[in-house]
Amino acid sequence: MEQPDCLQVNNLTFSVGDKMLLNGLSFEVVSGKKVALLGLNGAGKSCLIRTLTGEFKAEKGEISFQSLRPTEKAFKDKLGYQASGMLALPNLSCREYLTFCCSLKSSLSGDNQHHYIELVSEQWNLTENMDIPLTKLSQGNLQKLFVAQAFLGNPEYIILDEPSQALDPIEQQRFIDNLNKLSYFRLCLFSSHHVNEAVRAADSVMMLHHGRLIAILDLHSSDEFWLVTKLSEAEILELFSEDSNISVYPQSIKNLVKFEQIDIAQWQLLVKRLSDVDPSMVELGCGENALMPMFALLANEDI
Ligand SMILES: Nc1ncnc2c1ncn2[C@@H]1O[C@H](COP(=O)(O)OP(=O)(O)OP(=O)(O)O)[C@@H](O)[C@H]1O
Repeated sequence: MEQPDCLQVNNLTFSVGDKMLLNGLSFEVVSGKKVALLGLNGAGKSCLIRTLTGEFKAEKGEISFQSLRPTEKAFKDKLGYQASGMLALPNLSCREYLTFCCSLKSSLSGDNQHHYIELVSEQWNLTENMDIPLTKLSQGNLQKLFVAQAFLGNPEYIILDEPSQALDPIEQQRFIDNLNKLSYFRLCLFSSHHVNEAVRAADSVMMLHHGRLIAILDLHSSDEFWLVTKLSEAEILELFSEDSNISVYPQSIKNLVKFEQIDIAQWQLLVKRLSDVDPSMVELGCGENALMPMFALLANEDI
């Protein structure tokens, strides 16, 4: 039987003591897609990432990539992972560090090691640093090295925890460009605190809040905000009938509620009206300008 070419997560739950850090997360990401994981400080982004890579073991739920489980060796061979707060091994140069990283993967042995190391050092602008000891690197250059090692051997499943942390604007742009150059068969999930970076580098955004996945947003280039529901046209018209600022464009398959230049007040109205609606009936999509109001709402606990 053909393997599904995607990351599948079903009802993922993770607690430490009596504190639930991830609460019943379910989603699917198809290979070739890039997903930015956003949320306020402490939302659970790193916990989710560490669970998706197999570093944390979920107490409930399932994770699979191409039908492989995180505990399987074949899963780890497909994974390129940059953790947050990675430790620099003090006695190594960049080249030695990348060689060490290659040695951790059975698929990166012998002759191709050199090829892959040269490739990532060029891709991530590290060539001048290759013989410098890690302890003498600046924070940003060290970060580039940690991101670069995740790309060794062209893994099919890439997970990056705040990859652009400490990068200067040129290197941040390089990160965005490199992500956009990823080939169609790779899946990349990265966390970020930069809305503009997420919008430019990702195909969609996952929004976490208090360990819950509150929205999956497909990104597109305009600044409009839209919402697709499985509600009937009559239900939608009833929900939004009182507000003349909100245009409702019912479509044949799904119903599209479209806002031009949404502001916080409209967002609040939307959230309020949808509060009684089953979230699985609703998909949200937006451009960059719609994400900031969403953060503002989350910070004020209005959602
Ligand atoms: N090992 C742990 N033991 C107990 N609680 C933890 C542990 N790791 C994280 N937490 C808690 O889990 C919650 C989510 O933390 P996490 O680091 O995943 O957030 P985040 O979204 O990555 O935040 P930030 O944007 O600040 O990096 C926080 O309340 C944090 O205090």
